[in-house]
Amino acid sequence: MNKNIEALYQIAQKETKRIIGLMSGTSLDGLDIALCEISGSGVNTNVKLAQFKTISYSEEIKTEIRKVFAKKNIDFQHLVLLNEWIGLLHAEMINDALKKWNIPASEIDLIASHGQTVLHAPKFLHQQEKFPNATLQIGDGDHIAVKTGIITLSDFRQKHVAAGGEGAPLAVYGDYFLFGKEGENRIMLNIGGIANFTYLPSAIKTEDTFVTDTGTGNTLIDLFVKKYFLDKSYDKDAEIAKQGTVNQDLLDNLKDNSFFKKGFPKTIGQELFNAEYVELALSKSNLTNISAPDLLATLTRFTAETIAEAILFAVENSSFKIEDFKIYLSGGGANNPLIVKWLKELLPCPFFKSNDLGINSDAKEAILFAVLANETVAGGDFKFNSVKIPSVTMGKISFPD
Ligand SMILES: Nc1ncnc2c1ncn2[C@@H]1O[C@H](COP(=O)(O)OP(=O)(O)OP(=O)(O)O)[C@@H](O)[C@H]1O
Ligand SMILES: CC(=O)N[C@H]1[C@@H]2OC[C@@H](O2)[C@@H](O)[C@@H]1O[C@H](C)C(=O)O
Repeated sequence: MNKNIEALYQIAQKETKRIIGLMSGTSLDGLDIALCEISGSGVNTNVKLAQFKTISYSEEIKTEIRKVFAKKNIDFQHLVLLNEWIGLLHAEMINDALKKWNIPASEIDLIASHGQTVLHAPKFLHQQEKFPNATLQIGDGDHIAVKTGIITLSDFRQKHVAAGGEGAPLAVYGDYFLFGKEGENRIMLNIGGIANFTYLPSAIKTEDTFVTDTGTGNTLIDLFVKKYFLDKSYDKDAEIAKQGTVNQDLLDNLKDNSFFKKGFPKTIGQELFNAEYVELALSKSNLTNISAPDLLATLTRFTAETIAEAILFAVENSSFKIEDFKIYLSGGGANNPLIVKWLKELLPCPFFKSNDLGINSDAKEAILFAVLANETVAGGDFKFNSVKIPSVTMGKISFPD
């Protein structure tokens, strides 16, 4: 037997596995590295976050990724070079983190790498009948395995697409396993570059559970902060937006897109929510000279309203009322006080952070990929009784030699 298969077989039988989950999100802010100790699988999964670190991307890395990110026309060679380079960079970042934590690579069982999304193209966006839903994450797993010496699972989204999904959001797998609770109606709301939520009604029957993107999270806010303020990359504590006034006409035009009328589950990315999207809404509103604070207030309101409307739509189509739910926030947008204030006004129910359930909200997405790798290697028995959630294990396996 190949010794790597033997090693994997041994890992699969360990009661507790040490799995490093990696996530580099669509905000392009850096790589989240979550060292998890995982036991059990499916609804019996237990996760302890042993270490967590975000390694910020340098301006150089951001610039290289932006050359291809969410763009239809790119330099093809650059994409190929990036695939290898990001794999190598992520491996170096893991090696550095392990050194800082004083943990030898031999003590890590698996790496679960999301990679960098460069294009997300569900059918709704590409609209070419003969082609399926499509999504591409780069940062090759073989490079990570070879450079770290650790068995690596990567490219998780393709199996979801192969099984009929859009490749995202995958959050429901972790949310259901870790946070599904009999007797409590929960909504796990993640506000990253794109916002999404997992709907976990109290009966936690899998046929009632689903996950969906709602639209832009921080993407458009970040984009226009960078455009107007060269020294800022985001609207810290909504300081700029708080000084502005929401422009109702612009808000209406921003919300005028068929994505918002589409049923659940649905996914989206910066391929739609980008500078041109906002420019078009500005021109429809005949706004040539809107102030930065007014624009940011309106974009912030756009995020809050589209999240709230999606959640209310989900709840209204059930036997529950919004007051029956608890919302658990995660993602960088959970730190934006204006988004949170408006969400609380629009959704009259108690709000918490995923930290209140024992999971560091910044680490939640990286933990998700560790949980998915655990399922592939040591679980896979649990079946969701819903066409909205493909019951498949995900991730391709790379050996170090
Ligand atoms: N104090 C704060 N005030 C306002 N916004 C904040 C604050 N802290 C973080 N953010 C926002 O959160 C963003 C980062 O979010 P996050 O790390 O969840 O994104 P991501 O993981 O790349 O996204 P995705 O889940 O879409 O892949 C920042 O760019 C910023 O817009
Ligand atoms: C294609 C892609 O990378 N999608 C991300 C992105 O970031 C947030 C939202 O859009 C979500 O759909 C997804 O990530 C999380 C981890 C998910 O799959 O649940």
